[in-house]
Amino acid sequence: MTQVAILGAGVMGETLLSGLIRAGRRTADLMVGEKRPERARELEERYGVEVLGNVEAARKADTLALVVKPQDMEDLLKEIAPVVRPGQLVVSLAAGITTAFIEAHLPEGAAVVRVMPNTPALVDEGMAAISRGSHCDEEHLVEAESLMASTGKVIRVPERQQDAVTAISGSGPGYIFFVVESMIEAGVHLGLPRATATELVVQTVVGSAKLLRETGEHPTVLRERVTSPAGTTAAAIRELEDHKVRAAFLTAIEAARDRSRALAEGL
Ligand SMILES: NC(=O)C1=CN([C@@H]2O[C@H](COP(=O)(O)OP(=O)(O)OC[C@H]3O[C@@H](n4cnc5c(N)ncnc54)[C@H](O)[C@@H]3O)[C@@H](O)[C@H]2O)C=CC1
Ligand SMILES: O=C(O)[C@@H]1CCC=N1
Repeated sequence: MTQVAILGAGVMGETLLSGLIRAGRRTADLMVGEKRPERARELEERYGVEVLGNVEAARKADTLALVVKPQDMEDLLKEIAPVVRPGQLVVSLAAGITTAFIEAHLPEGAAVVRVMPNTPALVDEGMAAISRGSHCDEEHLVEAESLMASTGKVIRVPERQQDAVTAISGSGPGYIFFVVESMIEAGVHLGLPRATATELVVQTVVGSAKLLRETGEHPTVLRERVTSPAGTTAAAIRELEDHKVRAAFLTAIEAARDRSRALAEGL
């Protein structure tokens, strides 16, 4: 079985690690490189996985998953470059960082794949988009897909779309949680106990998401079905439109896309 090293085991690194284990990969085929010793110990205890230095892990593994922050990527690449082999699959999950940047720091021929995952991967409902670097063949892409499929859905996109993908599905859970927080707070303002408001909102979001996925209907159609003439939903949506919530989503998502581009420049 392919040996996978996860270098950088914070929120997303652990999400990938736990997903691979849930998907049936043996811990003997997995290893972790993590800078913070206390975090490394935590993961060793929680998953029984071996924690090694980055160089040793990169040497031992067939596939490397780079899951450090974009700002830490250059240092990590410089550290592992001496042991990375031509044809070795190097999957980066970092926002903004291009395959060209990674390739420029690694020996010629490293098979780089850029991935944008998201945190629902923790419950196997992740959405990941993958893009090939210049030395990837179909086999590399299939292996990267299989890595990410352990935590949810995977699609292939051209790399030029990755900043937009990051702004939509990478950061997307953050927007949904923001909406959820806002609705719970509104329920509390209307006098509902916080626990009641939370239960109502969470189930409403899960139910709405399931309805979207299972019916395949356009969200406008589903919204129209909720909106009775001169009813409560119409009254609420009029306020959302008056407060330009739709426009706010557009500018917010543009800001995330621009931030992803800036991360590529080390800003
Ligand atoms: N959190 C999220 O929702 C998503 C994160 N990402 C990407 O995943 C990457 C990691 O993000 P998070 O997990 O949220 O950050 P995090 O800060 O939780 O984890 C990063 C980990 O890398 C470790 N680290 C830093 N330098 C290292 C090095 N040289 N060697 C080994 N370990 C090192 C840190 O100690 C930390 O545990 C980022 O590039 C981010 O853009 C992508 C999609 C979603
Ligand atoms: O906020 C971030 O930069 C990372 C990338 C996408 C989601 N979280």
